[in-house]
Amino acid sequence: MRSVTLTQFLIEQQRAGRITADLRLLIEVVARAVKAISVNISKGALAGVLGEAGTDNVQGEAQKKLDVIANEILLQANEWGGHLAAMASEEVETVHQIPFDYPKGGFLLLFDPLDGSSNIDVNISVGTIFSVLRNPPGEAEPTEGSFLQPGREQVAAGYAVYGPSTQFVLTVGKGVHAFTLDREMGSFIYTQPYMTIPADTHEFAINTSNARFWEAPLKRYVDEMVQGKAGPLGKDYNMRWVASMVADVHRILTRGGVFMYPMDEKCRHQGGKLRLMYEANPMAMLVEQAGGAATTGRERILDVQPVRLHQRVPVILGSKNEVERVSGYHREP
Ligand SMILES: O=P(O)(O)OC[C@H]1O[C@](O)(COP(=O)(O)O)[C@@H](O)[C@@H]1O
Ligand SMILES: [Mg+2]
Ligand SMILES: [Mg+2]
Repeated sequence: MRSVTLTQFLIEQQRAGRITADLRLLIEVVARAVKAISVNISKGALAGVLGEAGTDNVQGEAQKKLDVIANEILLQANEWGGHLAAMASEEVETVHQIPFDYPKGGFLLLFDPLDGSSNIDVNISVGTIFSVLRNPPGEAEPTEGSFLQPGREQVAAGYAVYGPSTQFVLTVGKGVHAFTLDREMGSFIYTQPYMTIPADTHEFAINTSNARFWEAPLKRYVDEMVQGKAGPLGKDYNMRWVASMVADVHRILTRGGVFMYPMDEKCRHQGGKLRLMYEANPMAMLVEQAGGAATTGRERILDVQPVRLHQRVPVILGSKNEVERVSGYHREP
């Protein structure tokens, strides 16, 4: 079988008029950065990259060494290409401007450089998530306001999952496509066209240690799933929780399921747990492109109007019929 590389795939997308040359370059540069991050992660203790960095990020969370390394790799790789107007990162407080002596382009790149940080030191899958927006016309030096666009405005989104193999999963608004890193060749090979999420599932992902903090609709839904065949849903469910959003969403894109980090009393003061711009929006675009659904419980994630770069939201996403059921429970008085 002829193997198609990510580069070939992108050239074909460009020929079909689905992406511009600039967007192709952007995605190639992100993929190149992902390879460098993958190399660092796979060396682990041999490269001295595990453990704490000894610093806190803008969210007040302790940074791991790999949070800092992955962030630096992505920033540096994307500064010089001429495709970006600016960047925003989960690990950086404000907008990262392109240095004045580099050419600038029309896109804004946002990323969670390393997702699932708590899993790094125990050798469990982690990831990188990214989202691409257009820089609003007339904004030569983008501000935080330039980034505050609802997720439905994304022109591309994707992630890399650093697991037993490294995979790069991408949407440019025409389905979801997965590529696997061939380490000998150093290229991403197209391994899964048009990933699709079945509408029904019997697998759910949630951190049940927060159960006592959940809102009533969530308690009801999880309770009904746990009752299995004997309960109102009439089937047995299985539970999986990796605690790396990338890995949990990758499983859902691969075989279906529902992933939830809902609103709860512990995270209410900050609006939720997961980040809208770096986690919820790109994953929601991928999930919808694969035929699934993504909601806060009360609103489609891609319709949320952001008010802050580091805004957090509740997230419920995956198999359509399950997500609709939970949304329905939220609508009931
Ligand atoms: O530890 P918890 O509460 O189960 O939270 C796990 C969630 O937190 C995250 O790790 C947050 O991401 P970061 O590692 O980028 O901060 C998600 O990937 C994951 O779904
Ligand atoms: Mg994350
Ligand atoms: Mg992170």
